[in-house]
Amino acid sequence: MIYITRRERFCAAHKLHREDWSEEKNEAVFGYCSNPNWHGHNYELYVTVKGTVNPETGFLIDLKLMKSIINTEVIDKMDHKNINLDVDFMQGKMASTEIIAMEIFHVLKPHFEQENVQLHSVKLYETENNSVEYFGD
Ligand SMILES: Nc1nc2c(c(=O)[nH]1)N=C([C@H](O)[C@H](O)COP(=O)(O)OP(=O)(O)OP(=O)(O)O)CN2
Repeated sequence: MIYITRRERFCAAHKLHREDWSEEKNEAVFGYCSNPNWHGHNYELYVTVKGTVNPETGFLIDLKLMKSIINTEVIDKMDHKNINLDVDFMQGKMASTEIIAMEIFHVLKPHFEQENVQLHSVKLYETENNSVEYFGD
């Protein structure tokens, strides 16, 4: 088993906010991350797949194909977008780093399975100090 990782980046706006809570409660729980007029991050996404190396190509998967899958399914939908409002797979979900990483994993998983590799993990940096990693379980 070998693992290969592709990094992509996207810039997006969001807020941490529950409609069913008062502004006061949102502010108390989420602080400035609940700013009603949104705020943005430069996200960094690390996608890792695993499998065995094709002896003819020496590839686990062509990194150009990895790039294309991640860009089509995730980056094109998120870059310079509002995560709460614009991103189809985030509709009705909290735009926390945890939930975003989990949803990205679920979006990407079948596309890599189609290429006969297994999605191992999605690691998402929201800031240079804060990141989450999801392994699908
Ligand atoms: N469990 C989570 N907690 C928080 C999340 C999250 O997604 N999951 N998100 C936020 C904010 O959106 C944001 O990430 C916090 O930014 P900030 O604290 O300013 O992060 P920095 O790394 O820029 O700040 P430093 O203080 O310099 O470390 C809050 N909580």
